[in-house]
Amino acid sequence: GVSAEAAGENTQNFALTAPLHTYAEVIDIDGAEDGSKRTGQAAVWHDTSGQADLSAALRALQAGDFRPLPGAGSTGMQKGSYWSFFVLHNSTDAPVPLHLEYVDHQLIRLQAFESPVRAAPDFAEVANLAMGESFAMRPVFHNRFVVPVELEPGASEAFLIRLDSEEAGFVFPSMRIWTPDALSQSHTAETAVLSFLFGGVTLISLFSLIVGLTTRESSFFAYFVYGLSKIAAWGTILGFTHQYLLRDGFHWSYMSAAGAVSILCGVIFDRLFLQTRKYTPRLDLVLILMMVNAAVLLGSALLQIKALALISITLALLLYPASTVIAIVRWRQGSSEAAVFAVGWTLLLAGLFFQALRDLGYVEHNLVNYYLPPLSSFIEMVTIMAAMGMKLRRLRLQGLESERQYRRHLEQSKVKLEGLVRARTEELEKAKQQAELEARTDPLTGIRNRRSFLADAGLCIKRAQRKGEPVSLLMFDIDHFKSINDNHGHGIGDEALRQFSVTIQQKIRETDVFGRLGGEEFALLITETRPDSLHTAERLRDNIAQIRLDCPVGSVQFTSSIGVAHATQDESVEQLLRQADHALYCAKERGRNMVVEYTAEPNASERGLPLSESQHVDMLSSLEPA
Ligand SMILES: Nc1nc2c(ncn2[C@@H]2O[C@H](COP(=O)(O)OP(=O)(O)OP(=O)(O)O)[C@@H](O)[C@H]2O)c(=O)[nH]1
Repeated sequence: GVSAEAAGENTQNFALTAPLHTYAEVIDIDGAEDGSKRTGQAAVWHDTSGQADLSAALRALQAGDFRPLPGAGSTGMQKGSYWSFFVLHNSTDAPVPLHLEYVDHQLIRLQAFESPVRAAPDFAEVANLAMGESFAMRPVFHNRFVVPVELEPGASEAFLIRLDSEEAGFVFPSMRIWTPDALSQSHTAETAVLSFLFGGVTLISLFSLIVGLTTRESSFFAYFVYGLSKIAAWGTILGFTHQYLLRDGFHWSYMSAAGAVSILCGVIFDRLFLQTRKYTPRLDLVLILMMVNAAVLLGSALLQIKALALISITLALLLYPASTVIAIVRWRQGSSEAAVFAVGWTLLLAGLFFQALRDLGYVEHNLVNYYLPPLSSFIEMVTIMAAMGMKLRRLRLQGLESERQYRRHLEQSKVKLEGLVRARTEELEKAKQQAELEARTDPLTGIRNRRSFLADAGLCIKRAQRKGEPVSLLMFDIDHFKSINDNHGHGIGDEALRQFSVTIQQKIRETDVFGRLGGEEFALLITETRPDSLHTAERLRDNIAQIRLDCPVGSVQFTSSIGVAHATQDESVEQLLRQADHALYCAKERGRNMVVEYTAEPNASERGLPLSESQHVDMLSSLEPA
């Protein structure tokens, strides 16, 4: 073919000084290759330019530049390409088809040249595989680069493998040796394991989405997205996206971009779940830095700046332990689910740590540490789901507790309010009673005022008239009261009014109606017969005359004139008052300190005329003081 011709051109003037097999250890092929045998690490050449072709590589081989790879299998992060040289010897007597599988998925290009072991080697290109090429171009359906070769019975074949990571990257210059069937079985098994892991993460993500939808708890939505981003990242990084989804035009930058999105989603989830902005604002800045770095990684991937992408992914890995530290701080603050989160995140870290050890050449690249990062990522997913459950439980308990507190608070407020209402009602009732009392009583003497007297006396008269009982109304007016005020002061005048009221009240029955009509004028309604009422009036007049008021100049006495009227028919209280007032006026006229009874002159009544002063005197009969 074309490549064989090109290779022939490169090697036609080339002859090695020593037999080919002396440049590398010879690997014996027995036809039962199951991937446990590996090639290539005994003779490795670093082409720092990355431009060397086959003849340059052969010159380097001749010059003794192919050396055993130091360390456990990684070249570390270096520019350029690596050339690996090895010899396979078929010790069986049958032709053996082999699949040589590059151990890692992250390689930009792999070229393989083969030559029989002889004095004048004639290397021909047997494979030229590139990450950016359509997956359909691959000779073997596998997520990693696989070179199919066939060894004739007893033949020794030399191989030069060029491993190119372009600008920079980790190269593991080693090929696993398989029979085609063994590789196919292994690939099926690997795919099954990864499907299980991805399926698990998918279920957890969906579950998280459903919980998020039912609880409206934002961290569950973030976890859903984080889970999906993990599937996308690992599917892309491990080559499955290229193998099954983006078969044409896959690019290395997709790996970095998918990783960046996953890191970004992870950090966003961390921040929401651990509530760092609220509880650890300073450590939150570290998470923000991680987010910015993930954004830079995404940007450098999209812009295909590989060097920046590598720096950024390294920084991302270095910052990863920060989440564990923050989770522990949150746990110390009392968030128990943060402890479980810390465990989950540490498991992820453990996987990434092993990956770093492998990439940096401290441990050999093998299938176990190859799958450790996605496996630890899966376990992290499960563990953090448990932490999410704890958080949900805590939120529920918090909800119940706050509801309980709210109820208690409500109950307390209710009791307080009831007490307040009761007290206020009592106050109002008292105030009302007080107001009623005040409306009914005369403030100076504490007895009925005019309005109240009229009301009560009216009722009393009606009751008596219904029962046919006698009713008399006595009207009092203190004599020369003005002069008491004038001579002894208003205070003594008031005291006289009080003493007057007290004296009358003490001498009458409870059922009698007594009130102050105004000024020094009082009225008393009693249910007594005419003679009895006149007698009572006289007794009261006498009692009043006995009152002694103490004042600075000695004791003061006063008297009262009394007008008496009797209900004969259905008189109203006003009519009786008017009649008693007439009698009182008469008592004043006649010289005061006496009781005068009103007697209606039949003619006057018949005439229906108001009583004149002269008539008035005529129809009154007086009682002399006792
Ligand atoms: N201290 C005091 N004096 C009052 C009160 N109410 C009315 N007075 C006074 O009572 C006096 C009533 O006087 P007058 O109506 O002239 O009659 P009087 O001096 O009692 O003379 P006669 O009724 O004719 O015996 C007035 O000077 C009023 O100012 C009161 O509540 N307290």
